[in-house]
This record gives sequence, structure tokens and C-alpha cells, in this order.
Amino acid sequence: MQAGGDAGHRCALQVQGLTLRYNDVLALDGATARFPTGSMTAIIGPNGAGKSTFLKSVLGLVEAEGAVSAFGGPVAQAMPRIAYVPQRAAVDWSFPVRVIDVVLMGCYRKTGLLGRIDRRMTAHAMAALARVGMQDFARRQIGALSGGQQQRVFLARALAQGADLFLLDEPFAGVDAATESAIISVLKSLRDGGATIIAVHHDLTTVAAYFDRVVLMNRRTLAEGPVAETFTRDALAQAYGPALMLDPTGSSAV
Ligand SMILES: Nc1ncnc2c1ncn2[C@@H]1O[C@H](COP(=O)(O)OP(=O)(O)OP(=O)(O)O)[C@@H](O)[C@H]1O
Repeated sequence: MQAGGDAGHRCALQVQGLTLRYNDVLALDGATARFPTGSMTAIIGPNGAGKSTFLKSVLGLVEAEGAVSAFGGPVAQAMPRIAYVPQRAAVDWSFPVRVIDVVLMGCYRKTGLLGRIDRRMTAHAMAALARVGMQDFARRQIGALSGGQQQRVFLARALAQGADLFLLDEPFAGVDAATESAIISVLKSLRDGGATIIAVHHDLTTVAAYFDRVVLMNRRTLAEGPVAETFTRDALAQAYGPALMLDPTGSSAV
């Protein structure tokens, strides 16, 4: 995969023509999108639309054809600035590790892989845990937390990394309303501080309240842009099919 030709930094991430096949399944078919710096984008689309594959392709976790650039250069060069929170189901939660150690993993680019974890680094990780309300759980095993608590810890790891581009795969899956609201307020404050947030999101009823922009995909990009212009009944019907009875967009945008 090659770097795209984004000369400026107005786009934190630019993706052109991502195509990926898992054996006989065409998961991505020329997906193209731009993510302006300081924006908060929901990637939406039906099950199996390639949303997770899209994020993994951007990160180079799976090999796709196409061009991706982050902050105007190759993604590999920008990796210290990119934090990834995977789907909960993709994580081995039985791995014996404490909450604080998971968050400290976010700091390894500062310490180096074999670097010493000093008091300053631990304080930095504890501050990230405090930001998501999980400081009292630092010594617990990660497997001994609820789903929502685990999700908060992974967000804390991303915060500890000090990234300014956040890729989150269904950050609200299986979390309660209080945790969802805590996570969204952390994400909005990161965005307000200039970070770029990209989240795979399933709940169409919260898209307008949570996000500035939408990328609607089904293997390829069907629509992208500001929520008010892009998140329309017609675009949703194209992505999800006419069986989508709910009109989550309200009346004004359609
Ligand atoms: N490792 C894999 N091997 C084979 N096929 C895969 C693999 N991962 C995903 N797929 C297939 O690729 C397609 C896209 O999957 P992906 O997980 O990216 O979709 P998604 O939009 O994130 O789905 P969901 O909303 O259900 O999480 C699906 O048809 C899926 O079955």
C-alpha cells in the first residue's frame, strides 16, 4: 500500500481506493474517505460492510490495495500519533495483565519497548485512568472487569499514548449509558483540543448528537461529509436497504 498525495495537514487521514479480499469475500471495494483534522466522524454501515476491515487496513494490520496518508505522509511514519481501540470481541481478555499495565502499554513509544517504567510514567498512566473514571481499578486484572470498564481502560491506554488521531472500533458496544456518556465526553474534549476522532458506530439514533461527520459505507463509500448533509434517509436506505424502518435522521436532514 502506498502513501497518498495529501500535501497539507488539514486532513489527518486520507484514504483512496482501499480494496481487500479475504479469500472469496470482497470486504472493501475501493473505499475512499477524508477525515479533516479536528473532526469527529462516525463510520456507519450494515454488518459485514467492511468497517472494521477499513480501520485495520488504515493501520496496516491487514494488507489492502489503495493509498492511505496520515498527516500528509505515510501512515507508518505517523504511527506514534495514532491510537487504536479495537473491537472488544477482538481482544483476549483472559490475558493475565493488570489494568495499569494495559495503560502503560500506551506509553511504550515514550519509554521504548525495554525502557524503564518510572514513577512519572506510572503517574501519567494513572492520570489517563482518572480521565475515564477508572483510577480505583488500576491493580485489578483486566479480565476481572465488566465490558464497559474494559472499554474505558482501552480508551485510557489510547489517551496515555498522547495520540492526536484516534481510531475506535465500536467504542460503545456493550457499555451502559453512563459509560457511553463518559466516553463521548472524553472524545469530544479530545476533538475540541484538535484531535481527530474516527469511530465505527452502530447506533444511528445518536449519530447526530455525537459526531460532526459521517462516512456511510458498504464495502465502498456510499456517502461522506457533514452529518446534516450526509446522514439522510436516502443514503441510509442505500446502505441498509429499504427495510430500515426507523428514521434516525429526524425530519430536517431528509
Ligand atoms: N479474518 C477474516 N477472514 C475472512 N473473512 C473475514 C475476516 N474478517 C472479516 N471478514 C469478512 O469480511 C467482511 C467485512 O467484515 P468486517 O468485520 O470488516 O465488517 P464490519 O462492517 O466491521 O461488520 P460488523 O458491523 O458486523 O462488525 C465480512 O463479510 C466478514 O465476514
